[in-house]
Amino acid sequence: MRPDDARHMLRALELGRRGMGNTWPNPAVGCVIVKEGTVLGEGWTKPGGRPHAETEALAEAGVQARGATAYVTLEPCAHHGLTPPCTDALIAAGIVRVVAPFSDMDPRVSGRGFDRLRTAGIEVETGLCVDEAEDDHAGFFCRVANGCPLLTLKLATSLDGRIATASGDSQWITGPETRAYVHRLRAIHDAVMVGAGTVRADDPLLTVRGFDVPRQPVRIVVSRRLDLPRDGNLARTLDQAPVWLCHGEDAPEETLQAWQALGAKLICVPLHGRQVDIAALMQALGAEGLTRVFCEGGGELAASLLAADLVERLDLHMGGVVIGAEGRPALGALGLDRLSEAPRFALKSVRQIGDDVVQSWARQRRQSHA
Ligand SMILES: NC(=O)C1=CN([C@@H]2O[C@H](COP(=O)(O)OP(=O)(O)OC[C@H]3O[C@@H](n4cnc5c(N)ncnc54)[C@H](OP(=O)(O)O)[C@@H]3O)[C@@H](O)[C@H]2O)C=CC1
Ligand SMILES: Nc1c(N[C@@H]2O[C@H](COP(=O)(O)O)[C@@H](O)[C@H]2O)[nH]c(=O)[nH]c1=O
Ligand SMILES: [Zn+2]
Repeated sequence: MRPDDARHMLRALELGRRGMGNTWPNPAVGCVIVKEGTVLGEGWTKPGGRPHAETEALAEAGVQARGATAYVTLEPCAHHGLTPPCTDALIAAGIVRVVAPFSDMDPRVSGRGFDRLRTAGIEVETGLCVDEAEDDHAGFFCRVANGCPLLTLKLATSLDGRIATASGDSQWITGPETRAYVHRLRAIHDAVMVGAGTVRADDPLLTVRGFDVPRQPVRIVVSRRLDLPRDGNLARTLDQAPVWLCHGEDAPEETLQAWQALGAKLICVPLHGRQVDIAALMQALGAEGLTRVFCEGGGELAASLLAADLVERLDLHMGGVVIGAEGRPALGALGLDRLSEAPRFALKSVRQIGDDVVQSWARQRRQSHA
């Protein structure tokens, strides 16, 4: 490694994050082209996953790229997808050194990109900023390795762990600053998902508002028989952002046709007991290409996801209000018997936003509590 390598890779990671939430089914990659300490080109994956970061950065660098180093946040692609391989573009541009954190998990690329570069006489260095890059690519890697998107569950709770009053009133538990932050979180996810109970109670919009985004996240609703208002906010705004309805095999044909006519996408999922099978649903979302899903409740859907061990990240936004035992608990039943079976999370960050406390937790997969 060279003295400035970490700085340039951190910049490439920063650029890559610009694509987060809008490059699916592809990863959000960043690239910086540097020669003799001068940055010649910068690029990141564009909405829809193309063009790739490397070709964007090379285009900006132009002929100056000959003899330069390329910092890329993921192994450059070696396959002919809808665009020619980035390895070929790097070779043709005369790049002499490629620095990347690690190889791609995509079997079409894994190791082949680096091999191709080395065969062309390019120096390849890996191992830089591995933790940061793993975090950024976690959604893409989850889809490639497990077939389903990475799921972040966010809940806005009272100080006593309730998400609504007994009558279902929940607007608002957290303050305006935290809710504005939620729109930032929506924007870096491919999709926002809620249960049917939330749609029936809140009539939510689930769009990103307050700033421009290259594309709105998909809005997903889970409902066995699509017993949802067809004159509510979701149906009314189908021209602004897609709506995907995940329903059971027994949803009435007339209801399916009505939603289809409105422009919603229908995803039929097998049943598990009386509900939509949540693991099958996540696999179906992975098959559609989603890499990062942001679930905003409610408590019943949240419990299903946790019980099926599908929650990788948990965001708790706590407002300074108490609701009491008659309020709705943050989660429905998990069916746990012993504490040793309970999903555990490790605290990643805690901070104050406005008058609220925002905690981010990550699923702990190794049991460390004896
Ligand atoms: N403070 C907060 O952060 C939030 C608060 N809320 C509040 O929570 C309440 C709604 O929560 P809740 O009633 O728990 O509803 P949910 O939003 O969790 O939706 C549950 C419904 O989803 C459908 N469903 C289908 N398959 C599944 C499955 N596998 N697992 C779970 N649900 C499935 C069912 O409806 P169907 O019969 O149609 O299949 C079920 O009744 C409202 O009062 C709302 O205001 C909601 C979101 C966030
Ligand atoms: N009550 C509550 C939240 N509720 C979530 O936000 C949804 C409404 O989104 P929208 O219609 O787009 O504004 C609602 O249906 C539920 O999923 N979120 C929060 O950050 N804080 C809160 O106090
Ligand atoms: Zn590429």
